[in-house]
Amino acid sequence: MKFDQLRIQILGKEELPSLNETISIINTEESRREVMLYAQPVEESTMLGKFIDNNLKFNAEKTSASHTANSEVGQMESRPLNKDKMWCTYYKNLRHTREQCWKLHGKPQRTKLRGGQLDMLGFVFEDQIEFIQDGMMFEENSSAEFEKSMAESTFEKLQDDRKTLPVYPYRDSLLQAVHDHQVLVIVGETCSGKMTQILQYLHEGGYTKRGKIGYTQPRRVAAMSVAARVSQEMGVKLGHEVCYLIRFEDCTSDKTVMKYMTDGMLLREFLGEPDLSSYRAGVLHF
Ligand SMILES: Nc1ncnc2c1ncn2[C@@H]1O[C@H](COP(=O)(O)OP(=O)(O)OP(=O)(O)O)[C@@H](O)[C@H]1O
Repeated sequence: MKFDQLRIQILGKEELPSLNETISIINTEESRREVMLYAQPVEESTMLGKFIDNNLKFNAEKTSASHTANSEVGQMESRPLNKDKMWCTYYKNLRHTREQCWKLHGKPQRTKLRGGQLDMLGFVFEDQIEFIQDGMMFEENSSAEFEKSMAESTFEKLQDDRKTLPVYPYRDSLLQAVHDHQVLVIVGETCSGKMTQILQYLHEGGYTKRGKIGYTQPRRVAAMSVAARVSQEMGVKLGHEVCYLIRFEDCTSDKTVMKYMTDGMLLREFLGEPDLSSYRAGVLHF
């Protein structure tokens, strides 16, 4: 009963009650309200909150990790330490159980559940919520996602850079010429992209499907560094598809299809394989 209604009830009496009687009427109404308040049904969502409060003893760090995860979950509220926990902003509504809550607002994305029982309040729940692990998982995922996006943007940038090299406009005519002729002489200014691009064009043109392609280079350091650069541009690990072969150092593997080597190492390749039958094409850099 609202206070106004109570006032009307008191004032509506034929004989106005005394002050003591009025106070006693008000007290009776107040205590009736209190009884009704405590008699309200306890919802599962509220109980779940109590369970979280009493059972999971968060320390400050873990709680903040949990809050980070929870803040991702739209309407789901963050959970202060010393208050009754709320499952969602509507938890006070009658029959707004956890299941209905999930149906209405969706399941919290970063909440992982596993089988378990709640003894504390005498209620049995199917699931137990691992807030702490969620927080940690969220951090791990976000750093992995960040690294992945960084790698992707670097790869895209390298691809754009490749297209700015002077050799790029000649890519198709170069592949056509390689197809049509046994031997080609290619002349290009320094840094035009001969060393880094030509093997990649051959690879993209399908020359590595049934064999290897090689590139010789007089200087050891240049062979190593260009192999590293090309593996970066292709987004592969050095030593897998792309490798270098210099004296005392061979990073080739079974996967290798593009070899950067010194002239001396090419001569050694002849010793093991006089017809170089495993090679489909080769470039000699002078
Ligand atoms: N190891 C590397 N790291 C970073 N960038 C590189 C590397 N090697 C080559 N580049 C860059 O790639 C581009 C093409 O170089 P590339 O060596 O393919 O040219 P080139 O025509 O073979 O030059 P040169 O005739 O002097 O050997 C250049 O802009 C160069 O700066």
